[in-house]
Amino acid sequence: MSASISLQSDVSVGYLGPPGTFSHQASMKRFGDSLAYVPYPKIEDVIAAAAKEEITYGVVPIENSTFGAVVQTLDAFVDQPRVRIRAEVYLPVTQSLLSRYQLSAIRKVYSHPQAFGQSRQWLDQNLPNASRIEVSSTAKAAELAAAETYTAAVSSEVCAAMYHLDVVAKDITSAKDNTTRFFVLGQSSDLPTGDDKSLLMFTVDHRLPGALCSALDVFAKYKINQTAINSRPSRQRQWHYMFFVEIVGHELDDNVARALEDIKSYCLDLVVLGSYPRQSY
Ligand SMILES: O=C(O)C(=O)C[C@]1(C(=O)O)C=C[C@@H](O)C=C1
Repeated sequence: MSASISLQSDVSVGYLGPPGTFSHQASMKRFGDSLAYVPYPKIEDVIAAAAKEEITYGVVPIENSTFGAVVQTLDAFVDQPRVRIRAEVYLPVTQSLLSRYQLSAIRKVYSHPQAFGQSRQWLDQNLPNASRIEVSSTAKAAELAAAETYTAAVSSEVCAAMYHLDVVAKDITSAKDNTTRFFVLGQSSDLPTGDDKSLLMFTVDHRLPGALCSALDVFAKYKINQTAINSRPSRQRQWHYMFFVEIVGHELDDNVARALEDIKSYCLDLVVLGSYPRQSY
């Protein structure tokens, strides 16, 4: 994303709230602290707001190195095909157990499903009898844990300070290099930088044998590398899937443009969700 855009004073950035979520931290990492930040209750709301230009940018998690794809984000892309990805941000994610109580007193733990997935082993070993309750974000979990007795949250140390909780156990994440990748969304993508990636979304006609294979073969023909593939139920027809394929290259690069033309003969409803500079992690 061009620096000039992110320095405009009337720029607003939407993220999954309340304040303190990893989405909020990823937004601050990308944009600093001088912009207007707008918390939304759900990831779907951030994506809808970015598609409708209610906000300049939206920041949403797309995948975690330990627990995999963030399915709410993929599903929301199906409902908002006009939103465009402008950039990616990698954030190291350390989950901790936050509470007002000591470990032996904790009966209930709140967190986001992704955070539970990232710290499952520790919870199984150390809090096997506490009930785990999924909520919309790790910051929401901290907010709830601060208001209830014998309760904890799997959340970040940033939220311990914000919601006046103690860090009962630091870094309970199973993988030590746990990292979440986020997308910065807007209404258009930037021009090619020479080192970009693109995310495509499409269905294939599942009655045609090898339809997905033929579609993916097009990338091999144009020597285009694929970096990720995910599928989700299309929610339009039973046993019909939406595929998300990330490739190296910008949609305006010659080889990508030609591949996108060719692939149309094997795909239904092809959407380029955006092209964005490749970041290192
Ligand atoms: O709950 C948060 O703090 C979020 O920003 C959401 C989210 C996610 O959905 O992946 C983001 C990063 C972490 O992987 C855990 C949770």
